[in-house]
Amino acid sequence: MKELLNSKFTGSVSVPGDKSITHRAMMLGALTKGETKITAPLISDDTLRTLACMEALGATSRKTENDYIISSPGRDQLKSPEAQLYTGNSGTTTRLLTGLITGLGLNASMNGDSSIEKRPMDRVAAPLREMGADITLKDDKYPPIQIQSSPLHTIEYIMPVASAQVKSAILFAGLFLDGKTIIHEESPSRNHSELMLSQFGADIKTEGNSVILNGGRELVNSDIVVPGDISSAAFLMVLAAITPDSDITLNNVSLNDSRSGIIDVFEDMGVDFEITRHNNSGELYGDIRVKYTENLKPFNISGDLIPRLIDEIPVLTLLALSADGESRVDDAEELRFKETDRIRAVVDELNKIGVSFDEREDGYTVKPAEIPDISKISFKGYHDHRIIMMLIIMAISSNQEIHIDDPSAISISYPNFLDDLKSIRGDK
Ligand SMILES: O=C(O)C1=C[C@@H](OP(=O)(O)O)[C@@H](O)[C@H](O)C1
Ligand SMILES: C=C(OP(=O)(O)O)C(=O)O
Repeated sequence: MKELLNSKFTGSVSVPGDKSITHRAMMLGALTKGETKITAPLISDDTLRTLACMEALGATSRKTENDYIISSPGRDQLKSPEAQLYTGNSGTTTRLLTGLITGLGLNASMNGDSSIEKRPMDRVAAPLREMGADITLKDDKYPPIQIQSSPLHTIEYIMPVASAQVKSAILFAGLFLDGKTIIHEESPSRNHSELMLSQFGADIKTEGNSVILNGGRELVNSDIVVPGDISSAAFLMVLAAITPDSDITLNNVSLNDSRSGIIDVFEDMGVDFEITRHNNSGELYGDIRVKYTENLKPFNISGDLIPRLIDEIPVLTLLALSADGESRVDDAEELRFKETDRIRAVVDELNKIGVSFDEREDGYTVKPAEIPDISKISFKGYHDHRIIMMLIIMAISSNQEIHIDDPSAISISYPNFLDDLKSIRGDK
């Protein structure tokens, strides 16, 4: 990390492919007879877990220079896996596959790492059981998950939490059922499943905060081009905004409105940035240029904005340290159910550098702070990629090395993180 110190950050980077879109492309590609070409997917620990699970069901994959090709014998030929499926650290893999396997009428057992074993799965089991699924959980809440094939029917479901993983699991289970699966959300969550299902020929539409899937249609392959992941770009965007003399451009980043809440926050705080949108149908994307900005205003993040930037909240907290007043996060209790309790982790780690938080169940108020000498502090990463990368950005922006107990989890979503940082470093 030494080589990243005493730097400003300039130039352009193509951040890795969107994790949510890559998971879904691998799953729908495996479900649809023939070949699906996925261009510029994210290849990381989490998405490789999805790929391995789809192969265990009977799909195959091969890699070309830029693409992954998924081949499927068709959904009728997919089979119940012989061994337990291993979903690693990936909540998306675990929850979406629970819906998909239920919809396929297969039997499977599924488990992940020690973090997955603590993440609530009753939120997917409840609607799927309403559809007729036979699902068993540990303590009726956690993995391992056992799914036994059983007859299903469509449901109309009011989502108790804003979760694209739960919404997608229900949609995947309803895909081959005759009739309408209807889901109502209070705050819309990311809509990648809806967009991709539509691209694969499903009869699906969104009306206000409701999604209506008319099931039973055969899916047809469609090639997928994966834009850059705005959740990964967020780390570099924040770094550029708080590091003097920086000016970076992130190419071809997803600007899907259900994911781009960070742009709204940058605008409200007065960050110097500009966006060049590219014309396309389906998933929106464009280039994001961010420059170092003085005199940032504090942020207030709550309500419908939360699902649009849920994974970016840890790194946005760094931006709050540079603001000229107290910033607030409300309505973000979901952060407590991620790879680790991200409210706890942010508060505990930034408390170590003297940041003052007023912590609540669903968020916090945070005061601006200078980052002190951190050379004698030991930080914890909680095996959570978003916490680890936030801590690294905190260190680099203050020109210091950092001791994190175990930074290896970066490979869950952004294996080239340090190399991308090196590619935009410039001498002061
Ligand atoms: O559907 C997805 O791809 C995701 C949905 C979000 O989780 P929830 O569905 O739990 O909100 C997000 O935090 C996660 O990183 C990816
Ligand atoms: C919460 C995340 O992922 P998942 O739920 O798939 O583990 C994340 O990537 O921040």
